[in-house]
Amino acid sequence: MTFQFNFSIEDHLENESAPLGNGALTLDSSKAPSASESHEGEPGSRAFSARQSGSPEEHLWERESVENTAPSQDADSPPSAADSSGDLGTHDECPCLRVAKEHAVPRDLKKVLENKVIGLLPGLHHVNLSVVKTTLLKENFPGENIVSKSFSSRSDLITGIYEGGLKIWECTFDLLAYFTKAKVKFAGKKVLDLGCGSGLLGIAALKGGAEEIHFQDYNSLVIDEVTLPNVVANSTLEEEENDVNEPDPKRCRKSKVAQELRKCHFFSGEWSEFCKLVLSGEKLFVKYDLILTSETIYNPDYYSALHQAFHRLLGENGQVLLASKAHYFGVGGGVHLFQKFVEERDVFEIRTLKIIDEGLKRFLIEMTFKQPS
Ligand SMILES: C[S@@+](CC[C@H](N)C(=O)[O-])C[C@H]1O[C@@H](n2cnc3c(N)ncnc32)[C@H](O)[C@@H]1O
Repeated sequence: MTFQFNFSIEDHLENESAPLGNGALTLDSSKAPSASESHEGEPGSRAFSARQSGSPEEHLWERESVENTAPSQDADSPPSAADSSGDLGTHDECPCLRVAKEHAVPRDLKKVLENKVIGLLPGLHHVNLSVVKTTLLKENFPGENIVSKSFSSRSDLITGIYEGGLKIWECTFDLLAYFTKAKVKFAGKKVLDLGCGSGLLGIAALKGGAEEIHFQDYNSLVIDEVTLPNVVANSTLEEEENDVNEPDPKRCRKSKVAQELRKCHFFSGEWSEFCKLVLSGEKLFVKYDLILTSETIYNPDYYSALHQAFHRLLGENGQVLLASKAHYFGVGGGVHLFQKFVEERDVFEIRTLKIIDEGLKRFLIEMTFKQPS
C-alpha cells in the first residue's frame, strides 16, 4: 500500500535516524513544506525557554506500507445494532483499542509551557511542533514513544499507534477560515474538537464564547504536550495582552484564565473508548451542540467508530463540521467513501459546504441528524 504524508523533522535529528532498511521509504526533499508546517518558526514566535531549535528543514517522505495494528472495523459492513441505536460496546472484541482517559489540567500552568516555543497564527498561539518533537526525542520522554516511532517509520501516521496529532493538518486552516467567513456561532455551545491534535478548532470555539469545549486525541502525549499547552498559551497570553490597564492585573488575569480553563476538558483514546468514557461518567452527559473535526476520515477502518461517535455524542439539533482532503492516497479514505458510508447508515444528512480546489482538493462538510419525514 503506498502511503504518503508530509513529515517535518530537524536536520540534526535526521542524521540520528535509523537507516532506511528495506528500501520501502524514499525521501523527496525537493517538495515544498505543507501549508500547516510552514508556520513553524515564523517571526513572532515567543520563546518560553532558552532552548531553540535551528531552522527546521521540511521533507516529504514516502512510505510504501504501514503495518496495520489498528482496530479493524469493516467499513462496508451494514450498520450494527449499536450503530443505529447509539448503544455502547460494539468494539469490545477488538484487543487493540487505545483506552480513553481524561487528562487533568495541571495546577501550575507555567509548567505546561515549560520548554515550549510559542508561535503565532492569525489570532491564535500554538506551540512550535518541531521544538516539541526535538524535546521529546532528546529527553527520552516517558510514556508513548510516538515521536521516535513516527520518525523511524518516517510517517505522520502509524495506524493504531500514532494518528498524526503532532502536526497541524491543512484542513484545520480551511475550517478556521470557514468559521470567520460563515460567522459560525460558538457562544453558549458545548463543543467537541474530535481528533483535535493541536486543538486549534476547539480553541477558536473557546475564543468565540463556547460554554464548554472537549478536546479528544488518540494519543495521550499529543494532549499533554500540544493540545493542553496550546489552550493554556491562548488563555494566558491573550489575558496578558488585554489586562495591562487593570488595577490588579495579576489577580484578575489568574481568575479569568482559570475560568477559561474550567470550560475545557481533555481526553485521549480511541473513539469508541472515548464515547464509553464520557457516556459513563458520574455526571449526566449532555450531548454536544457542535462537533468539529479535521482530517479524521483518512482511514476507512475507522469509519464505523467515527460514525458511532457522532451518533452517540451529538445533540438532536447538533451539527458536525468536518474538513477533509478529497482522497488520502495510500490509506484509501476520503470524502467520497465517507459520504457513501454515512448515506448507507441513513442517520445523518450530509451536505457539502465548500470545495477548495487548490493544491490537493479539500472539502468542508456538514452533518446533521435526519429529521423524521
Ligand atoms: C491527521 S490527524 C488530524 C489532527 C487535527 N485535527 C488537524 O487537522 O491538524 C487525525 C487525528 O484524528 C485522531 N484519530 C484518528 N483516528 C482515531 C481513532 N481511531 N480514534 C481516536 N482518534 C483518532 C487522532 O488523534 C489525530 O489527531
